[in-house]
Amino acid sequence: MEILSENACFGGVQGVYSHASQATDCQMTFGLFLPAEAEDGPVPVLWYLSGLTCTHENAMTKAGAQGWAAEHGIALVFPDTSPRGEGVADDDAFDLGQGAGFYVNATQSPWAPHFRMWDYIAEDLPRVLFNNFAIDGDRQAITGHSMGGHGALTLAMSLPGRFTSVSAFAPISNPTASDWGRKQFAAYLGDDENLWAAHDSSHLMRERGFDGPVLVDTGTSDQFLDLLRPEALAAACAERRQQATLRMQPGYDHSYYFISTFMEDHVAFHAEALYTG
Ligand SMILES: N[C@@H](CCC(=O)N[C@@H](CS)C(=O)NCC(=O)O)C(=O)O
Repeated sequence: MEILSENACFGGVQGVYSHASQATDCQMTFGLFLPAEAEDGPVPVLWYLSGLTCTHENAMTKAGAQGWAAEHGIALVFPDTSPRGEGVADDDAFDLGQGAGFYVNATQSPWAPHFRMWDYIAEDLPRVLFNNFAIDGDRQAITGHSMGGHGALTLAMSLPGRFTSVSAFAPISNPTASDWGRKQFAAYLGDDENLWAAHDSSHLMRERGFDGPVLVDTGTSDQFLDLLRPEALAAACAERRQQATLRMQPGYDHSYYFISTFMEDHVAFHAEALYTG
């Protein structure tokens, strides 16, 4: 693991690190905020999965999460959204290929060799974090934005017991019925739509739900609302009778102004679960 930068931040350290990933078979970069408490022992961690076009950097610099995380003594991890590099497949469209890994393990050409973001988030990066930093693997929570909200919800429901709580900002909630989903699942997973359901949070909510609290915020002025389909997740939560707070925030769009506005709520929501759950 290589240290790319470390900056003092709210009494802790905001670092950027690079490592050779087994899952994606390429060099991966991630951001990690460690609060001051990490000097004394392992701290809980909140994962933040980013959306389309993002690297590890967008949320790290624009979500305003570190101050709230410092207040609660929680670490934040900001992974990249796809494998990267010259030898890695890509597409001209912003919503496929590099910057658009969709948190799945691709099985199709030309994506299969590197696009294994599910394994990267579920197995590879946790190993790197727990081996190198004072992070408590028994106290993990997860959030994300848009494509990353989709990733957070699907990972949380598919790995029962891993995360105490899950939240999302404007998640892609029903990708099997959206152009943000169908295009990528066809490319990464192939044409058999039966294989796509495991990566649809509305479907997973209906089938198994989440054993813990769920918080989702979406803006009523989100320019991608028709692609996000928050109503599908709401219907699934109701059907499941899932413990959940699903909010439509009036006037907010899809941007980091929206995310940073509600970040305090999301960090406090996870802190409560991490410390009492
Ligand atoms: N570039 C796309 C939109 C991509 C987009 O909005 N990405 C969101 C996540 S889905 C984001 O976080 N962008 C980076 C940023 O705002 O820093 C378009 O114009 O249609």
